[in-house]
Amino acid sequence: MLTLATTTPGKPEIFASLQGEGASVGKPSTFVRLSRCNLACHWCDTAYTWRFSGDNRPHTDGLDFAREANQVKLEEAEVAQMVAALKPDRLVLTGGEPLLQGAALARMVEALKELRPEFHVEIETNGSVAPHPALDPLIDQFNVSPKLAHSGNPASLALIPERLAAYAADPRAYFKFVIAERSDIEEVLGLVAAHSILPSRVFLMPEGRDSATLRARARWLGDLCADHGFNFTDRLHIHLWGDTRGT
Ligand SMILES: C[S@@+](CC[C@H](N)C(=O)[O-])C[C@H]1O[C@@H](n2cnc3c(N)ncnc32)[C@H](O)[C@@H]1O
Ligand SMILES: Nc1nc2[nH]cc(C(=O)O)c2c(=O)[nH]1
Ligand code: SF4
Ligand SMILES: [Mg+2]
Repeated sequence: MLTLATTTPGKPEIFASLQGEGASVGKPSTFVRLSRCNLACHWCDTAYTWRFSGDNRPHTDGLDFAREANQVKLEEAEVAQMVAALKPDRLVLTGGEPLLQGAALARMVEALKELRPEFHVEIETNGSVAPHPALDPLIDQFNVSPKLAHSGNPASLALIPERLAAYAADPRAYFKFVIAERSDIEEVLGLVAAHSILPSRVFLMPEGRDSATLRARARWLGDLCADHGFNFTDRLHIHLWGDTRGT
């Protein structure tokens, strides 16, 4: 069974959209959003996947989501059929932290490839969880977003050296750092140097859940990317559809 996030109670968050971030931006993709996360970024734009009533992890917006209304359990084969029925031939696994359910995801992707062997499979991960051995070979692209200090997570939980080094050595992996202040670049430069991450595999992305915030940060973040030889990524879906579940 997979535990998925929901767009509305009982409706799994499985949707066709455009990849809004990173190396595949603009490509038609089907998203499967899983529930639960091992971290607690205070600016997380999908807190409904992990911040349930009674969850005592730190947050500032006072929102508490009912677990029942925001999660639904489905068989892997059923999820695979729902993905195969949509138009795109690219899958983006996300969440929450999807690698928390690696074994079940492997079963789902295997079922999907039986139905549509042509699928390209990406996974959005916070970089702190090891891919399950059954899932790893089924992933074509890792979009790894390690959480910097401004996320509010302790580095001991968010930045696991052997995981970052493994992704740095994996040609399928891209890094995508969320940037809130100009000074965050120092932390990125430290991680890039410490783990021999290639600048060409690094994307910097503005923190923001609305166009105005993203545009304001993009103005100076673009300069930082050019200065340091990093890629810039915007958040296309936010500009197109706002901060809306299922887009
Ligand atoms: C919701 S997370 C799910 C996957 C995984 N937990 C992770 O963090 O990579 C998907 C992507 O959205 C980014 N994200 C979440 N909230 C954001 C915000 N307020 N501003 C910019 N990026 C955000 C994360 O950094 C990550 O790259
Ligand atoms: N359109 C769209 N693109 C995305 N890329 C990464 C996303 C995520 O939440 O992991 C995401 C998302 O939520 N929507
Ligand atoms: S790791 Fe990803 S899903 Fe988890 S709190 Fe941070 S942004 Fe949200
Ligand atoms: Mg998102």
